[in-house]
Amino acid sequence: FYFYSASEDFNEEMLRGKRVIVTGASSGIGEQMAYHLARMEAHLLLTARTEARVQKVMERCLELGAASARYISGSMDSPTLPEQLLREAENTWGGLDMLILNHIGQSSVRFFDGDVEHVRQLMEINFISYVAMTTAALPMLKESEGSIVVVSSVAGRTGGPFIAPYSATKFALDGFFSSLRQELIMDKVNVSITLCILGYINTESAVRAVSHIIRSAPAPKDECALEIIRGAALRQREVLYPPLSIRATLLGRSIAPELLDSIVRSNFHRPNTTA
Ligand SMILES: NC(=O)C1=CN([C@@H]2O[C@H](COP(=O)(O)OP(=O)(O)OC[C@H]3O[C@@H](n4cnc5c(N)ncnc54)[C@H](OP(=O)(O)O)[C@@H]3O)[C@@H](O)[C@H]2O)C=CC1
Ligand SMILES: CC(C)CCC[C@@H](C)[C@H]1CC[C@H]2[C@@H]3C(=O)C=C4C[C@@H](O)CC[C@]4(C)[C@H]3CC[C@]12C
Repeated sequence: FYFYSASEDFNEEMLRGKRVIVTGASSGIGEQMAYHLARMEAHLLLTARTEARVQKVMERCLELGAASARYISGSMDSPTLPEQLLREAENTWGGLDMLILNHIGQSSVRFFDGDVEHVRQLMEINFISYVAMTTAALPMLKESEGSIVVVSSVAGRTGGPFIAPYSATKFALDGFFSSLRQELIMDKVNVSITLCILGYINTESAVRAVSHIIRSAPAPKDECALEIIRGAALRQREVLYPPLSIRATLLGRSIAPELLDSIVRSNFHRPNTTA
C-alpha cells in the first residue's frame, strides 16, 4: 500500500488544461471545487439555477487563473439541461475530461411527513439527473479516458433521522454508480467513477438546515472540495471526508449497526415541527 500510494501522489498540475463540468457550482462545495480547479488552470463549464450567482463564480474563476470558464444556468429537473450542457462541452472543447456531479435539490430536515411528491421530485434532481448527465457525457469520457465524480453523503451509506427522502436519493447513487463501475471494467472502458462520502460540511445551506439540531461541528468546505478533486485526479473509487469520522461511522455500521444507529440518533435534537 505504501509503494502504491507513493507512486500515485497528487500533483495540482494533473488538472491543468483539463475540461471539467461542475454542477451545483453556484454555492457551497461546488463553488469551492470551481475555485480550486480554476487555480489549477482547468477549463470550466459551471451550472446551477441562479444565473447571477453562477455568473459571479465564473468571473472569480477567471480571476483565479482558469484556462477558460463559462456557465449555463438551469434546473436539473429539466430533462433537456444534461443534453444542453454536454453539447456545449462538445462544441467549445471538442471533448470532456471530468464530470463532477454535485448539485442537490432543496430538502428540509424533519420527520417524514408522507410527502411522496417531494420524494419523487428529489429523486429526479438528486438521482435521475445524475444518470442523465452521465449518459450524455459517457461517449466523450470514453474517448478521453476521463472521470466521473459523484458527490454523496454518509447519509447515502447509513440512515440518520429527519432526512429520509434525501438519504434515499444518495443510497440510489451508490447502487447505480457501483453497478456502472463494474460494467465499465468488464467492458475495458477506462472511465473512473469516484463516489464521495461526505460528513457534515460548513456550507451555508447545511449550517442553516441543521446547526440547531446537530451536536457535532462541521468540517471546512474548501478542504473538502480539494480532497474531492484530489481523489478524482487519482481515480480513487471513494473519497471519505472528513476521513476519520467517516471511516469510524462505516466501520461501526458494519460491526455493530444498532449501536451505530443509537450514536447517530444521539447526535440529533428533535427538530421544531413548525420549522
Ligand atoms: N454540506 C454538507 O454538510 C454535506 C453535503 N453533501 C453533498 O455535497 C454536495 C454539495 O452540497 P452543498 O455544497 O452543501 O450544497 P449547496 O446548497 O451549497 O449547493 C447546492 C447547489 O446545487 C444547486 N441547485 C439547487 N437546486 C438545483 C436544481 N433544481 N437544479 C440544479 N441545481 C440546483 C444550487 O444552486 P441554485 O440554487 O442556484 O440552483 C447550488 O449551486 C451535495 O451533493 C450534498 O449532498 C454531502 C454531505 C454533507
Ligand atoms: C451517520 C450520519 C447519518 C449522521 C451523522 C452526520 C450528520 C450530522 C450529517 C452527515 C450528512 C449530513 C447531511 C447531508 O448529507 C446533506 C444535507 C443536505 C442539506 O440540504 C441540508 C443538510 C444535510 C441534510 C446534512 C445534515 C447533516 C448530516 C446528516
